[in-house]
Amino acid sequence: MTGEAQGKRPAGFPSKKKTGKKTDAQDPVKNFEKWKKKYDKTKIRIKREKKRNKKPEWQVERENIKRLVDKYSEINIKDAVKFSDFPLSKKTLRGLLEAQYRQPTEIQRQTIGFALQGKDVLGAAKTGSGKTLAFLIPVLECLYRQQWTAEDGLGALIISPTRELAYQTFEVLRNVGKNHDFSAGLIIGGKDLKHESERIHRTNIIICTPGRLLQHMDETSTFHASGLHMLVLDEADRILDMGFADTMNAIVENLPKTRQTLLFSATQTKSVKDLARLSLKDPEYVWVHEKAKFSTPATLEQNYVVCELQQKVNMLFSFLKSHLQKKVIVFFACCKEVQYLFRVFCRLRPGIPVLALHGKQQQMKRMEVYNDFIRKKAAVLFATDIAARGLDFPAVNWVLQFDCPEDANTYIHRVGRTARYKEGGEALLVLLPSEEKGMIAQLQERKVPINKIQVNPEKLNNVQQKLEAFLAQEKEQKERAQRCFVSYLRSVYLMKNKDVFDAFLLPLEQYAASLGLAVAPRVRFLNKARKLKESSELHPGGKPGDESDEELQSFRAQIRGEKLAPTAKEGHNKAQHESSEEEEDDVDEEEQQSSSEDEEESDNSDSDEDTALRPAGLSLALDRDEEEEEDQRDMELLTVKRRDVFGLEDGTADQEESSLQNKATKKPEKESKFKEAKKALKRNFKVNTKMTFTEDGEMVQQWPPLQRTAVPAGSEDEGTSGGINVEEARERLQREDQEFDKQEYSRKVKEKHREKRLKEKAARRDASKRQKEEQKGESSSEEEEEVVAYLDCSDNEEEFDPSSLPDPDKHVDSESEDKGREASGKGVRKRGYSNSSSYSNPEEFADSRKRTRKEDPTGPESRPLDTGLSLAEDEELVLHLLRNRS
Ligand SMILES: Nc1ncnc2c1ncn2[C@@H]1O[C@H](COP(=O)(O)OP(=O)(O)OP(=O)(O)O)[C@@H](O)[C@H]1O
Repeated sequence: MTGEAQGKRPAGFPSKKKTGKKTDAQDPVKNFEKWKKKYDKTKIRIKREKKRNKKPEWQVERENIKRLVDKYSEINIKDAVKFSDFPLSKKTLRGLLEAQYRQPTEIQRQTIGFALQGKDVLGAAKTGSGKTLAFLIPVLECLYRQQWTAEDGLGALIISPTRELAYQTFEVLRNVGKNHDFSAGLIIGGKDLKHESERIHRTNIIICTPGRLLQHMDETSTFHASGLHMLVLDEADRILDMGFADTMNAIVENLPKTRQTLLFSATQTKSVKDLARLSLKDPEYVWVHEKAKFSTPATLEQNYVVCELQQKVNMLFSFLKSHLQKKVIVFFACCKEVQYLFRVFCRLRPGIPVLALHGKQQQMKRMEVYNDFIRKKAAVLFATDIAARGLDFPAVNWVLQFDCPEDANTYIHRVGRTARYKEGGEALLVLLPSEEKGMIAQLQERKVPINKIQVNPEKLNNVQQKLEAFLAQEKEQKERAQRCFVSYLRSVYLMKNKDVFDAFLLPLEQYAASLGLAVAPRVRFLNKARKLKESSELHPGGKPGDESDEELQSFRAQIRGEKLAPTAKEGHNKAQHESSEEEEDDVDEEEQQSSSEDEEESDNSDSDEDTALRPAGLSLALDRDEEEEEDQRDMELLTVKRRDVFGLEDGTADQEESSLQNKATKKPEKESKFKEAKKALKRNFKVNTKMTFTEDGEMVQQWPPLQRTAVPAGSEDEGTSGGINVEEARERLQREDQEFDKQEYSRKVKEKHREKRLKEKAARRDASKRQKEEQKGESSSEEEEEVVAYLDCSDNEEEFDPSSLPDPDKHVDSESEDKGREASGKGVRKRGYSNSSSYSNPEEFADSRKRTRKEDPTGPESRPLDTGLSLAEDEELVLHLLRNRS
């Protein structure tokens, strides 16, 4: 305590002894005020001095960081019960608390310490054990330590194998890191590349898929990764496997060697080769559940059933029927299977919402489905393996593997979509009898506890007839079923593990029937493969690498579509195709168009990875080509088993193939036209149809005009005779064409007459009106002009005499003179366009008619047939005819 505080008078106060007249100095009030002033001044001065001496925020921050870093060496994971037991920044701790994360999971506990100390880490733990935070926390702390700002650019890179997983990680980062000032970006395919390019150089944490990242590395000049501090590979084993090998190598080349690298997965790789590729420095292996009895969560109950291929659809339907209040994910082998069965199940109405997620969907659709499934309490998601890894769908009760997974790792990732973070879950694996032994052995080896259960045959609902009915109603559905059939066989055929997968053992006819198909599509690649296999068995002495073996390998590569990607980046594509068809779909195709008939999906999918490999301008064209080629491949595979229907073949499939090849080389022009037509068809123009009823109640299609059989069919019957007589069919077609042209000609003449009559009537009406107006003496010059203009048009109409149209009889005669020119004759007809509807005013119309006449000095015979339709209508007519013929 000071003297003043003990009661001493403040300086300036008069002493008691000095009495007499009170001066100003003696006035206690004044004195106090004086003192107060002085006191306040001193206070302010001290405050100012304190302020002047106060450290800047950055300095305080730096001291905090230093304090935290000093504690890194003292981290004791055994004592770390709460996140606050780790030397983490206040901002991170607050973020964790706000997101309701209080205690670290085992993998987080064991890895955060190493990662904070700057070590490279290989972390592996069961699915749903919290690996995401195990790398996000060190990422945040790393940049915080560096006091990273937007100007510093890229500081941490997190690579995920799928867009969905990247999106999910991004969301967790946004949640946990919201108190930090770093910028974070989600760089995945299917998003606006330009928008990304404009921001990427100011992004501190990038979460991406490999292809899209490489694309930015190649194309975005402002983007560089030279300042990168931390690289994270989520689902590292998947990213490092063959599918992404080339892309990853190219990415790693662009990264600084001094970075810290973290690898996480539920099924960890320890491959020295892989680690060398990433140039890891003395990595710490953290395998949390290495000594665990089982490699899947303890809360997960796992069973399998053995089911014949032809019973699988029935089984799935029956399963869903009995789990209407559950959230179920069903995994399939390929996109086309998901596409077909999703539609079919929607129509079957099992009583539970059905969703589909696969790589052929547009990115927006994928996101929508993902969020939709998260929101729903009960639903079934039909998915390919794009949903198998890392996705954290809450409260999934069941994972049903409709098709056998590629290997035990894929199995573990798939079932990991349920029983996440202390929750319970159930998994059911459906195996074919031929798959049981091999797959179960693999699972046992990987410490997966799985039991066999039986399907009660009495409880099975048979939906085959319903499927048949659907297919009978819709041609497109039938094509989807065929594609599903072929795709599934292809996926089985391409599986590496031949102990489990044998495409030759599959009951094709029965399987086709179970999909609702009356006839099994002929799978040519399987036939060819069988022959190759047989020939290699005939020469058992052959070693691997022998001619037949090589032939088989190259054939496999062909089926995978490797020949379709002979670009500079072929390695990547090649590798992609080596994985399942889904991944091929997921990562190799660019979304460009959506099916108008079903907006839920596009027949292509955007692929960041793929886009990454192409110059931007080229991507569209290449995508279309690829898509076409894939379709062509499918067309080749998809030959319905109706041999010799056209009486054109007489031998084996091989002969047929060679003849087709010959055709292909001889008539490239025709093929390209076919391609063009296919392209146009793909755009899915919808022709409006107009139906009318005759007096007899018969329904007649008015538009698009149907080319009905005007000529009665001969005695031969396509179905019963086993083939069409091509010559006769051609003649009949010609006769039909003649008839059609005649009808069209007379229709047009009638129409023109009618128009003429109407115009005359209108002119008469106008004339009488004019007369009346003249009588009134009030006609304006403007109105006169109008009349003149109208009459002009009328004159021109006179010029457009239907008789100027080619006489179909003559036209046909000339055609019949030269039967061989049938095709060109059709071409002439197709090229005829009407001008009548494409002009906005009559003068323009008249001029154009004049021009046409001047430009066309030839006679009516050689002039193209005017169908009287607009260009677009004409195009539709051609498409329609094409469609009818196909
Ligand atoms: N410390 C924690 N406390 C509470 N919940 C947590 C914690 N860490 C993670 N979780 C929750 O556990 C669930 C699974 O986490 P996460 O997705 O990171 O698992 P994972 O190991 O990456 O799974 P997968 O191998 O399938 O990718 C998430 O719902 C997450 O919110």
